Amino acid sequence: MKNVKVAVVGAGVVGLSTAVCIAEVLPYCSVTIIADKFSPDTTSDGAAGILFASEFPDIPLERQQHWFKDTFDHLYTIAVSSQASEAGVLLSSGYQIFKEIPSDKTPFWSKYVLGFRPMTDREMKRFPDHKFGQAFTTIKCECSSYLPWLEKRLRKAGGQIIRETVKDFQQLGRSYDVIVNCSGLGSRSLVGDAEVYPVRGQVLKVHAPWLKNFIRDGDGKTYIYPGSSYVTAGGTRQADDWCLEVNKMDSEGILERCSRLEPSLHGGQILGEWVGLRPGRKNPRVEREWMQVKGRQVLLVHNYGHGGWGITLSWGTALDALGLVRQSLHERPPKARL
Ligand SMILES: Cc1cc2nc3c(=O)[nH]c(=O)nc-3n(C[C@H](O)[C@H](O)[C@H](O)COP(=O)(O)OP(=O)(O)OC[C@H]3O[C@@H](n4cnc5c(N)ncnc54)[C@H](O)[C@@H]3O)c2cc1C
Ligand SMILES: O=C([O-])CC(=O)C(=O)O
Repeated sequence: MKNVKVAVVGAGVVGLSTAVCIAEVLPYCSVTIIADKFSPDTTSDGAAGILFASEFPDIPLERQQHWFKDTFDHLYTIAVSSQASEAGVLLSSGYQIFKEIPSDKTPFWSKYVLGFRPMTDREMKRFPDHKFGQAFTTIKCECSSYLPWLEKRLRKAGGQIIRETVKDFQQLGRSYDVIVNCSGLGSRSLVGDAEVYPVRGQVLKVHAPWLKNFIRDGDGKTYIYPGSSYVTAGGTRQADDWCLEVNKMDSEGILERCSRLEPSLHGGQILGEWVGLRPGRKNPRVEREWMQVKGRQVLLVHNYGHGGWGITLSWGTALDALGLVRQSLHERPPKARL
C-alpha cells in the first residue's frame, strides 16, 4: 500500500529524475510532481545536455564522481537501447581545447567518459590558437525529448503531475509526508537561499547537419554541440543576470567565436536563439532537514543548485535524494496526517 505521500517540487531534469527514482524504488510512496513550468518551458529544455563537469569546491570528490558516473551509466544504457531516439539520448564525440595548458589534464570525469585521450599534434593543427586538447566520447541528453520521456516513465510508475506555483513548504507540508525540493533557481525565494543565483546563458540553434563532432573551448564560453536535429552554438555565462530576453550582441559574439573554431558554421542557418538561467550555487545542495508542520515532522529533502551541470549530475543526485528519503523514513516513519 502506498501510505507515504511525497511531493517533488520542480519538473526540470532534476525534479523528474528524482521523482522517477522514488516512484520506481519505493513502492510505499505515492509521488506527485508539482511545478509551475514543464517541458518545453524549463531551463533544462534549452540546455545542450552534454555530459561533463567542472569540480565543485566543497563536495567530496568521491561524491561528485559517483554523481557523474551514476548519470553517465544510466544515460549510456538508454543511448545504446531502442529507446535512444524517443528519449533524446545519444553518444557524442569531439574535442575540448585549451588556449593555455590546464593544471589538471585529466579531470575527475575522464575515467567515466569513453576513450578519453590527449589530442594529437595533427588534430591540434585545426586550432592554431590552442595549445592543448582532449578527445573523448560522452553523452548528449536532449531534454526536450528526455523530459517527456521521464514524465511517461513517472506516470507508468504511478506518479502524478500537478501544475501549480508553490508559495510555501509549510502549506504543502499539511498534505504531504515528504517534500523534495528540486526547484532550481526557484529555491532562492522558496527556501530563501541567497546562495542560489542566476548564471545567464544564451545559445543559438543552427541548422548545419554536416557538423558531427563537438568542439568546446575549455574556458566554457565557446562551444559547438551537434545534436539530433540542430547544432547548439554557445555561449555566455553571465552571473547575477536575470534577463531572459535574447541579446543581439551576445548572438553576434557567439557566432563570431564559434566560427573561429569551426569556419563552416558561416554556411549554417540560424533556426533560433534561446536564453536560460542556470541555477548557480557554489555547491549543489543535496541534503535533508525536518520541518515541524502542525505538530508533525515533515521530511524536506533538497536537490538543487547544479549550475551548468544539472543534466550531467541529474541521475546521480536523484539517487542521493532517494537515499535520503529512504533512510529518513526508515529512521522516523511518518505519523498520520490529521
Ligand atoms: C545555455 C545553457 C546551456 C546548458 N548546457 C548544459 C549542458 O550541456 N550540460 C549540463 O549538464 N547542463 C547544462 N546547463 C545547465 C542545466 O540546464 C541546469 O543545470 C539544469 O537545467 C537545472 O535543472 P533543474 O531541474 O534544477 O532546474 P530547471 O530546469 O530550471 O527546473 C526547475 C523546476 O522548478 C520549478 N519551480 C521553481 N520554483 C517553483 C515554485 N515556486 N513552484 C512550483 N514550481 C517551481 C520550475 O517550474 C521548473 O519546473 C545549461 C544551461 C544553460 C542556460
Ligand atoms: O559549458 C558547456 O559546455 C555547456 C554547459 O554546460 C553550459 O553552458 O552550462
